[in-house]
Amino acid sequence: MRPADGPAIETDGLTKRYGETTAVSELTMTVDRGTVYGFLGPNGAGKTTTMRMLTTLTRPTSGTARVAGHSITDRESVTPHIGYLPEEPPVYDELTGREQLEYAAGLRDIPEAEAAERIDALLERFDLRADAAKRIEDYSKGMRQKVGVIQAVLHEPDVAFLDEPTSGLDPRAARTMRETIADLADREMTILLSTHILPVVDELADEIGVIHDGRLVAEDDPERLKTRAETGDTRSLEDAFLEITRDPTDEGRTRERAAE
Ligand SMILES: Nc1ncnc2c1ncn2[C@@H]1O[C@H](COP(=O)(O)OP(=O)(O)OP(=O)(O)O)[C@@H](O)[C@H]1O
Repeated sequence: MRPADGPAIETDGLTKRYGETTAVSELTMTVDRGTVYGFLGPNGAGKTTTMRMLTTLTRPTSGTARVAGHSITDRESVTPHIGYLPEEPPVYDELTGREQLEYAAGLRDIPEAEAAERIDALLERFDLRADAAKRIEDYSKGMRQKVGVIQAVLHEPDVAFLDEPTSGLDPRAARTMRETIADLADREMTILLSTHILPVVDELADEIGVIHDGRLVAEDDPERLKTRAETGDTRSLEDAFLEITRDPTDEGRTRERAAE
């Protein structure tokens, strides 16, 4: 069954604790279908933990979430609809790039001829075709990253979770990645995009959520997030991010800098 027309991602009070640490606290958010949602936050804010819960890899301590219309407690129903690029792409060193992608296509039950066509097109797009017969152990970080993202979207999932997709990529490959993400969104794929490279989010995201200490502290479209509530002036996304995620103890330092 094609999931009903609800949001692509919907969470309600999603919480994950590891002992004393609350990695994600009462996260309630909605991501509309076919949109790119920029998921921002400082190191340790809870982004990866959220993605791991939404991709059914980690169970929440409390709260609920639905992805592509299915509860994340129903792993078998959710997984066919999602793709995940974790921080470290899950690839086998002993396989060639093409074998890795064929293996991923097999796990996803993509018919062979269709898989070959999609793999060729994506290898070509990411300028990886000439290296497709080399073993992944001989790949650079960027080449591994390319294989990781191709296998995350090969089965054309409804929702793709991409953790730092431009990590390790040279400027040309990073541009290809951005164009690919924009294309996928045009084809109604929903993308939860986590990255520290703010211009990428600025360019691609329809909506941005900022998570800090496990809590969603801001959520808006990029233009509104950049507009100062007090003055109506526009600031950069970086300025907005730093202000939103500033610890109160930093306040004195920030004021000192402003006075310089
Ligand atoms: N398996 C785990 N066991 C214990 N604590 C964990 C575990 N995974 C994450 N944490 C803690 O949960 C918090 C959130 O971590 P998480 O990896 O989700 O952050 P992040 O926003 O993805 O950070 P980064 O930008 O650095 O990747 C951190 O305090 C982290 O130490």
